[in-house]
Amino acid sequence: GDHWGYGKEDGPSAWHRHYPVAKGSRQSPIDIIPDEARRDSSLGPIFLKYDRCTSLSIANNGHSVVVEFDDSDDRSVIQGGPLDNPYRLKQFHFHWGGKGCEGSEHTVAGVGYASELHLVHWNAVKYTTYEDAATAPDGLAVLGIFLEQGDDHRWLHTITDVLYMVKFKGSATNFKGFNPKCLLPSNLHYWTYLGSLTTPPLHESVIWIVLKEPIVVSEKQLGMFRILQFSGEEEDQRMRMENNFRPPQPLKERILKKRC
Ligand SMILES: COc1ccc(N2C[C@H](O)c3cc(S(N)(=O)=O)sc3S2(=O)=O)cc1
Ligand SMILES: [Zn+2]
Repeated sequence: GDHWGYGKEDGPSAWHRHYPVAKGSRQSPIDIIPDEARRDSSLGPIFLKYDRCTSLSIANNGHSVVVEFDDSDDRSVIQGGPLDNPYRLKQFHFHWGGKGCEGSEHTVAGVGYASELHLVHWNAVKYTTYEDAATAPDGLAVLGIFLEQGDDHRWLHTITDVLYMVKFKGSATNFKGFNPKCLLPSNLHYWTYLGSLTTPPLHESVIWIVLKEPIVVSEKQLGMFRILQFSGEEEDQRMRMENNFRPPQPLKERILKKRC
């Protein structure tokens, strides 16, 4: 199994020991400073074509809860914006905090949100396999969506209602017919920059597209994520899955761009 986590001994500050790229030049997440983002006239709108029948399963991988998609063709893709061609949807997952604490990975002017949703896509035009794309500088495109605490989200219950079935690491269940379009905010204005995976192997292969407008979910719905465990059913140590986020990393020589 993986020898990394979010604890004191195996958490983000220790990842560089097994994954030296953790101290690389294009690591994610970052603190987004809106006033420093550069408007780029070459940046068009993003287009999301999410065909409902490509979702397959929902699983607990010991780090997050992940919904996997059938990425054998271009039914569900993101395109436009900073992307030169369509990128196929492979999975989405979440990062969140503890009760009442911040839990997003990207922050905005130093402020975090309660949680952050990542829709992971890969460049199937240039690369033949996901693994090849995941190690290429333009291989992945991750759409980041902030979750803000407030009223119940109308559709999130379709996910939170099944979390009890994937409570333990290594558990998975059917999750067909889910369209992630229902998790998008009304406005697709975004920031974009070149970054990395926010978990090991921390590959510097991600074109990040972070939406400015958060979606609103209730504390009750957020609390459902915390019934998940980092640990497997057989492990005696009950480790509640929470605070599974990496803190912001140095921007270094990168330019943050925006499409308002
Ligand atoms: C072989 O190389 C691999 C490349 C990637 C992965 N993945 C697992 C990672 O946890 C991970 C983290 C992502 S995040 N938080 O959106 O930046 S996306 C993602 S993943 O599903 O692509 C596994 C093997
Ligand atoms: Zn993520």
